[in-house]
Amino acid sequence: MTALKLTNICKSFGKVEVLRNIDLEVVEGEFVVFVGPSGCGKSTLLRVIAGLEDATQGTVEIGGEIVNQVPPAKRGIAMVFQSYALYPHLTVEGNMTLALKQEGQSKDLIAERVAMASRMLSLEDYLARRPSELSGGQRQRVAIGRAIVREPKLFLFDEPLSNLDAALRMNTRIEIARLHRQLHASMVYVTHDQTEAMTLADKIVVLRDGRVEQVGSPMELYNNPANQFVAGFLGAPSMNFLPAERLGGAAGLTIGIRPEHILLDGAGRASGKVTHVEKLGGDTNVLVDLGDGCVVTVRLFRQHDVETDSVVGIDFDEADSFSFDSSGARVS
Ligand SMILES: Nc1ncnc2c1ncn2[C@@H]1O[C@H](COP(=O)(O)OP(=O)(O)OP(=O)(O)O)[C@@H](O)[C@H]1O
Repeated sequence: MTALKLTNICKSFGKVEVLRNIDLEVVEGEFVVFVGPSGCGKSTLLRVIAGLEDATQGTVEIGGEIVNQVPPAKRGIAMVFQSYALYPHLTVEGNMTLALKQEGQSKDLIAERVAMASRMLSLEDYLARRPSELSGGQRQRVAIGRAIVREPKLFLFDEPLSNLDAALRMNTRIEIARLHRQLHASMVYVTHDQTEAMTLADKIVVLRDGRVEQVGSPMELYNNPANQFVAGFLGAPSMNFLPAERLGGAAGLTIGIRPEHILLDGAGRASGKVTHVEKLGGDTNVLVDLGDGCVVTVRLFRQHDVETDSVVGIDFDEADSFSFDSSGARVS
């Protein structure tokens, strides 16, 4: 069944068009991630789904019902924000139960849901604390718990991990993935972090300037990007782009090759000078200047003792490369 259907969603603020003709379907139980550069309209689209912004055009359907005229509280959604948005004067339990109390739910149901959510999120020992007595990660878990107890038709997450440090971000990311498996819930998640998109999503929606560039599973988008923008957006370090002429190809085309697909010390299609070496422990990133402003990043999945300023050859398998025309469209 369809959990969410967007048809021809457009949104303008005054004369500025922020969302243009967006069509999208989220099936029940699916984890869909919106990614794209800052200002591309991810949060606005999420807010339109939540009912916090009205679409200028188009329809929003949740669980088979058109909800354009339905206020946010009645849409069957629960939203988790980057800023947690907890009530500071309420305890963890108070924050988690408030919406259920306002809905007039029974004491037994409320106790059962809080027990379930706090167990899932390891919050049992913190129920009597106030948000100011919690760490950032714990506060975000409370915000997620507050969403879970409502058993919404659709969870909406707006960059929920951005305020956490790197280690906590990874732990909480894994926790969100586990919750999704346990709850079989439909989730829409906004991030500009491509690692979150790749690891959490069943389906990624890549947005640019208010339009959908491509929709697909993480590996579909990674292995088969529709255009240069998507190819460059997913993958870390990002794909290298070189004028095809530089490698003996046709003028006007751009060759795309991922850092992990370039071989160093190959007899080489090209050679260049190593300008920087990043030793990451197990892996090594090497920047090679091929001249004429072409610098490629090479990702080696091992330790490597290549030296800055040394001259190296680079090579790659043609089957691992992409080519794009001058408009950025994929040619091969
Ligand atoms: N209330 C508003 N009034 C006018 N313009 C707005 C309003 N809200 C958002 N915008 C504009 O709409 C565009 C999209 O904003 P939005 O916050 O949706 O982008 P985003 O992709 O979520 O960006 P980020 O990753 O930086 O949060 C931006 O150019 C922004 O300036």
